[in-house]
Amino acid sequence: MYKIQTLNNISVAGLNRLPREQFEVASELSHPDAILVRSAKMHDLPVPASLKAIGRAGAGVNNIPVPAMTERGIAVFNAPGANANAVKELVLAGMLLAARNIAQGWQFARELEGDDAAIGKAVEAGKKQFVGFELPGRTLGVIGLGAIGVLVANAARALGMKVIGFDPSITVRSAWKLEADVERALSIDDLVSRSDFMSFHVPLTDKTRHMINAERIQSMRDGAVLLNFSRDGIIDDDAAVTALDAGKLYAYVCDFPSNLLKTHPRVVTLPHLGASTCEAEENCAVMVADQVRAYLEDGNVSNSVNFPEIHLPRNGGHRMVVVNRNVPNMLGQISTDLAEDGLNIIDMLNRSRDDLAVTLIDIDKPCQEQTVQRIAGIDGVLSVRCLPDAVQA
Ligand SMILES: NC(=O)c1ccc[n+]([C@@H]2O[C@H](COP(=O)([O-])OP(=O)(O)OC[C@H]3O[C@@H](n4cnc5c(N)ncnc54)[C@H](O)[C@@H]3O)[C@@H](O)[C@H]2O)c1
Ligand SMILES: O=C(O)[C@H](O)COP(=O)(O)O
Repeated sequence: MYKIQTLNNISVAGLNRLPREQFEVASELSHPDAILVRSAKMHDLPVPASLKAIGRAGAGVNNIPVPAMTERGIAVFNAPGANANAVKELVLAGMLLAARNIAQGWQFARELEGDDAAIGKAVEAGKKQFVGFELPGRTLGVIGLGAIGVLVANAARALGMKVIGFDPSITVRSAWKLEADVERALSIDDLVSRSDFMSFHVPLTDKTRHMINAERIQSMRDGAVLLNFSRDGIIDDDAAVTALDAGKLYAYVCDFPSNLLKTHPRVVTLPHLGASTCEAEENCAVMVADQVRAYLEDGNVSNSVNFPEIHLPRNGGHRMVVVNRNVPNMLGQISTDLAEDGLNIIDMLNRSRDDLAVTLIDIDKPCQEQTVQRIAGIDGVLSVRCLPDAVQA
């Protein structure tokens, strides 16, 4: 029986991928084999010795101490693309909220008083404060052309906008999906100087934190609009508010409220709603539940942010999963230990990613605890486990 701890609400569609006969799933349990999480911050949580995998039912993994997990041989999975459409739809809504002053107009309407005749009069007198502008012909700059950025760029093209994008590490897959007339910016500075709207779709890292600061805002077009559905910290909010107050920026729409932002008249904040649709929550939960299950049961890895992709079908034999540093002679030492314990390798696959390697080894006899301990004692081995035998169809 595997134990799965949930740190946030995970869609039941995902939890249903973990049959109760094989998986105990609860928000509070001891010695979990895996944790399923959304945005709960894990940096200060103790890491149980039993933990083998973390499944982030979403895209961003900045709430998880990934390098520390890698050091302990713990796989971290996410759900790339599974909530991208949900975010794209909210970005489109955000552009319209800003361009048409919808939040401000709605607030005005809610505060109207008097009988309906008085309200009608106040509406006609007051509406001129909320005159907006239309999207076709305006330029959207998209920073980060991954799962979400590509959808945002293509949707904006379909609305008649000119779109320029910047992503120095764009994948071939994303490039194929991008509309051909999305223009490539040479740099962030090039993009910000030519955009009316800017939407950010990058992970929060040391390199992306405050990628929009006071200096970059000064080089933007007058009346530009910022959209941050990426992460708190990508934009220097103090600089954005100063520029809004000075009339340099027109509006700021973002998914990360704070005391500074939440009541500012030119800011619309939403309570981190980017991925909060039933469809996205289901997609993310199903994807990570399947990935975590495949890793626990077979050692196979899909969509990990720190482990290499590795897939070895179960063709009989007793499987060991070894996570080790990517240094010379690891396989030699592992196979020597197996041979000394009288175990013969039937099949083996080794894959590496950066400084880490995963080795799946199918052996002819059930593995004993003493063998696990010997292999775990090899310098450079981060984790070892023997899997229960696969259920034969
Ligand atoms: N508001 C929400 O609810 C919500 C929902 C989903 C994702 N997100 C955030 O959006 C981010 C992006 O999600 P995604 O699914 O598109 O991820 P993704 O990994 O598919 O795409 C991220 C892209 O950013 C690019 N990138 C990285 N650093 C860059 C830089 N300095 N300049 C330009 N491009 C850079 C990468 O090359 C990649 O193509 C996530 O990391 C997460 O923080 C927020
Ligand atoms: O990175 C993500 O996928 C989003 O920020 C969604 O976060 P959530 O799962 O907490 O809604």
